[in-house]
Amino acid sequence: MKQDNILVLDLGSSENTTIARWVRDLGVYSEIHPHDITAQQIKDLQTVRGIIINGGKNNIIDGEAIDVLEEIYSLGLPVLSVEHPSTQATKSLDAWGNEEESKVVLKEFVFDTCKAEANWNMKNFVEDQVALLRKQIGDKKVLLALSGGVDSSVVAALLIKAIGKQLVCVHVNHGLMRKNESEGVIAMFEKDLEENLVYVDASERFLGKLKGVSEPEEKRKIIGNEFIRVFEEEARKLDGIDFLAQGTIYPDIVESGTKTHKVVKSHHNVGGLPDDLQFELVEPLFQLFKDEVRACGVELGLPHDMVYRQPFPGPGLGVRCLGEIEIDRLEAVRESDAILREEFAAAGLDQKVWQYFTVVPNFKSVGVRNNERTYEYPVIIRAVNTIDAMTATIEPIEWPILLKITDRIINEVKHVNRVCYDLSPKPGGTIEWE
Ligand SMILES: Nc1ncnc2c1ncn2[C@@H]1O[C@H](COP(=O)(O)OP(=O)(O)OP(=O)(O)O)[C@@H](O)[C@H]1O
Repeated sequence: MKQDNILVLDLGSSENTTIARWVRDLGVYSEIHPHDITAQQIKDLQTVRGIIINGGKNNIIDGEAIDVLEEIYSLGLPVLSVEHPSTQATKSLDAWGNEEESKVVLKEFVFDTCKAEANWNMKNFVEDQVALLRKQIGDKKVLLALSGGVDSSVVAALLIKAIGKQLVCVHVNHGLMRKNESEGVIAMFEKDLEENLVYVDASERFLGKLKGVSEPEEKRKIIGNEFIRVFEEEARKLDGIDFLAQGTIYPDIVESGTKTHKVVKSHHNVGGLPDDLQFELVEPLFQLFKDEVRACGVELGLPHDMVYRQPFPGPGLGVRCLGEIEIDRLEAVRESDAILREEFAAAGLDQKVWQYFTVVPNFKSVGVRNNERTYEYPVIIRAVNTIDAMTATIEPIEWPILLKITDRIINEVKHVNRVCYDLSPKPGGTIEWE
């Protein structure tokens, strides 16, 4: 194993991730683990050089105060306790100081007390994960739902490196993908996976289920449920799969509030798989933050465009074709989105704007083309910046760029005669329209 590791034990403090990131900023890998990690589990991690018990007032679960296990002090590892009544710690602090002071304390603890080495980098991370994955999986098979998004693609690339053809990937085309998206996923992974890449074209099935449905929440629910059904059917067709890999990253764990490794029954990511499909989980990115996942993707040789792509909602274009999904409007969303992305890339805006897409509403307006009256749909462009998706601001795009995009959409996209730009910040509007 290549990397030293400083553990942050989770006693409910909201600062855990900040502390772990500060340690990583020092060039030393740091993992956050549940408070009740056992001495044996810490030993199994092999490379732990020190432990930070990050206490505070939130160390309560269901009215009961929680604490770390006594046995972890017997490991002989240096322990830094903060806001925690520990008598056995190597060093105790009543509280973290300001950022600068805290970083000095961490630096001393990590390098002088723990004698850790600054050997955290993506090359070493990948090498360590490959070794761990081989140990966990042995000669068994792993199933991965591959959306083509950053998280599942990086997991796929990591598993291909670790176990090659013991990985089976299922990509579901629900008919609501962006232009050439499924083709791109297949092209990227078919060379390595060959027959182990299962492509399911479920477009008609999804669109059939969505027929006559116009309520946004209902649409989302149908797409989510149908996805699980399709994935489950494919999983049942495959023999001898013991593991289910997921692109869970650290923020997912914080959000869902679950503990880290466990045998899956239902899971927030692939979500709601039936109880009789019992898989053990493989979640190699579960300690990483989004920027680190991207760096990992680059290290694994995934293309830059793929690794730095904008977020795309699970229900895909389904929530951008407003109201009941109709084929001609869905095609108009897909084509206008492709033009928008092309022009944003040409103008360098793809590197700058967090999310940008088009929406086609379910009403028409009067227009004129070749001296004849038209009665067609508008396309609405949305381009927003955000840090945490909780609030968002509008990207002020230069007129010439907008005019070029407008011109192309009106001339190239069928059933469209008008282009609008959405100026609403969030709050006000949400980022997506549905
Ligand atoms: N069309 C699809 N085909 C196969 N698997 C999918 C598909 N859409 C979603 N998934 C699976 O469900 C997970 C959660 O989907 P979600 O849309 O929330 O993406 P995410 O968390 O941003 O991850 P990713 O970056 O991998 O898309 C994905 O990581 C992937 O494993």
